Amino acid sequence: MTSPIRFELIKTCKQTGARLGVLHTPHGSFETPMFMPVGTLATVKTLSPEELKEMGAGVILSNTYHLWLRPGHEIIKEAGGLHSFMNWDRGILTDSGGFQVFSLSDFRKIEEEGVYFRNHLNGDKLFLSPEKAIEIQNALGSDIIMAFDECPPYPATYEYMKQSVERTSRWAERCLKAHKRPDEQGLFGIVQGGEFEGLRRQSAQDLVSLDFPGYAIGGLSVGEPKEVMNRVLEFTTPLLPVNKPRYLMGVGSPDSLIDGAIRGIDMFDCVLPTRIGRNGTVMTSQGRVVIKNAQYARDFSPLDPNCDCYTCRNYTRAYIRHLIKCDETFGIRLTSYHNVYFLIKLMEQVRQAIREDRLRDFRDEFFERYGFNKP
Ligand SMILES: Nc1cc(N)c2c(=O)[nH][nH]c(=O)c2c1
Ligand SMILES: [Zn+2]
Repeated sequence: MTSPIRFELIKTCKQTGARLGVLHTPHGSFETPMFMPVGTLATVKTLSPEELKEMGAGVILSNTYHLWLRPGHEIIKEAGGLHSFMNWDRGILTDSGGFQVFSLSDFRKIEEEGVYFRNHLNGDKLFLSPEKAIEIQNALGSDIIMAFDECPPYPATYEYMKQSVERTSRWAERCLKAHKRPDEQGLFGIVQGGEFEGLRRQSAQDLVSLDFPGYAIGGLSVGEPKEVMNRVLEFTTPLLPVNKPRYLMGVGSPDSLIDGAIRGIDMFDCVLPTRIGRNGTVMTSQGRVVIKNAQYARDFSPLDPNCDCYTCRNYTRAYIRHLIKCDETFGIRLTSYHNVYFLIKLMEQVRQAIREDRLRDFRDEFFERYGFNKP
């Protein structure tokens, strides 16, 4: 079967092994490594599709669980699919809903057939299975859909992780069988296994044998130390096919994006830029700035003197601090715009460093300026 998703490997950085590529989708082709802004409920909070396009966003992410609950996947299908519903004509990736079940619902019962849990909005009993997760994503019409998996808590015992990985592999097979639109939507498998190299190997082998058009690495960015994430990536990405895209789920911060790219990751998503933007924290080339701090009350410089985004070209820290302190919506629009722009532009710089075979040098320079420790 021809996949609607194709990964083109352009070059590998001689200094680090990071990959420069192009992700070809039914809604356009986009360079990798890429950052995908998260639009949980069919909107990247406070930003318009036009603003996302002008900053260079290619693929955005929406959450299957949340859209299933509100407004319901049938309504979105009637609207002609998620692209039409939210007026976004570039790439869309939807996750499977499994992660939200584990992160939002305090009651849940995992069975072989699926997961029983409660609606986090009204407490109603719900059931999600591999088949249901694929049915919803088929209705949403996203370009990339994710297999239904279990993302175990961190830390988890080896015994628990082993039985979870084996079930996630069986669920992946069921997802492939349930997928009704394989020539329009690329289904990615999700590698699990926690911090256990043997289980990551088992999970990767199971999924690669099923020949997915792309692979996600799950079970990270769930509270583990950065060193654990980096170590898991070091022994997991080499298990995946070089000609398929690799997607690190739920990541992340500037340092994790750079370190993930160095370890062979092509795609990232995270709520971080809009989430911290809503409480007035911004990422800048000199590190994080908490704009509410009194020190910015008379600071008439831009959020980031090295940023050329709409926010930084037109507004000052003092003005944005005023808006945030007064709960003016325009304030979080400006911080969210800058933060998403910052991560999208960071990935542009990462791609350029790969072209010039100097991503390690770029990492060291960026970490120095941003204030990250360098080991
Ligand atoms: N950090 C993570 C974010 C996520 N959205 C997911 C997911 O959707 N599935 N599985 C995962 O392991 C996972 C991890
Ligand atoms: Zn800016």
